Amino acid sequence: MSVDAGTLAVGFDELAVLKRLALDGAHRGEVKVSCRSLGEDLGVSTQTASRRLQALEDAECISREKVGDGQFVELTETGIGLLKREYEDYRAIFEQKGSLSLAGTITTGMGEGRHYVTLPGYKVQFEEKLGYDPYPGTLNVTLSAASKRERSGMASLEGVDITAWEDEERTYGGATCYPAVIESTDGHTFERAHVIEPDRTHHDTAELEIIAPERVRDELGLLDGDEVSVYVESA
Ligand SMILES: Cc1cc2nc3c(=O)[nH]c(=O)nc-3n(C[C@H](O)[C@H](O)[C@H](O)COP(=O)(O)O)c2cc1C
Ligand SMILES: Nc1ccn([C@@H]2O[C@H](COP(=O)(O)OP(=O)(O)O)[C@@H](O)[C@H]2O)c(=O)n1
Ligand SMILES: [Mg+2]
Repeated sequence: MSVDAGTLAVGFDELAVLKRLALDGAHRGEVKVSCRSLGEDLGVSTQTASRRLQALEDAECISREKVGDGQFVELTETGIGLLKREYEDYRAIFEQKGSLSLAGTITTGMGEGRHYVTLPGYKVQFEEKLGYDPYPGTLNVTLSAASKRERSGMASLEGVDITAWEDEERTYGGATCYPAVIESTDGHTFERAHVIEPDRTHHDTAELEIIAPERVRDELGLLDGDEVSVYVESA
């Protein structure tokens, strides 16, 4: 198995070297490394340690400068990015069971949210199942790369089912709502919101849509590009 780093593949053996280097501080700046002590730390031969460093350099995960009795090694942005991906996975596994913490930026969407949210077939269900009449629209949040991946964890939370319905002209798809709290970077929170995942949507998984009884932009003073955290829970 391997993970992509740039054009070359970095295997889990190399990832272990990357982690070892970062534990020595190589993600913050140059550290002096010898292949022999690296090999001893990892339980492999000096030659194997040397080969793995070469693979990491080829994949542009580290930069290094050889000196007489060893080398100075530093993690690159690509290398740090690979470790962060691992970190996010472990966070998803061990932290905050039953809730998700997502991060992203406020964006303007296609202006369709308003139309759908106010349709009578949905409006009635929101009032009955969520306990409020939503502000007409959806607050769109473009998720960071890590949060886009973590978003799939929402499927394991308990959601409120909004069922499909139809009028004389067409059918409308169902949706799932999850209770959510939105926090702006100045620490203010909006508590009474829901992430809404329509079964049919024109957005990809990087786009999160939120409904609430109030206009959240006004409540939290949010403009396009502002960062927010969205804490999603089970219903
Ligand atoms: C409650 C609700 C129901 C929706 N139902 C449908 C649907 O039946 N068919 C469809 O193509 N899109 C549906 N959508 C998704 C919209 O087409 C669109 O992807 C999205 O909501 C646009 O949001 P934006 O204007 O904020 O960018 C629905 C959206 C919401 C909020
Ligand atoms: N609870 C809500 C719902 C929408 N909104 C905003 O209200 C406007 C109308 O929502 P919309 O979904 O029709 O429009 P876009 O998200 O496509 O821009 C947008 O500016 C949303 O960001 C909000 O601030 N709070
Ligand atoms: Mg919207």
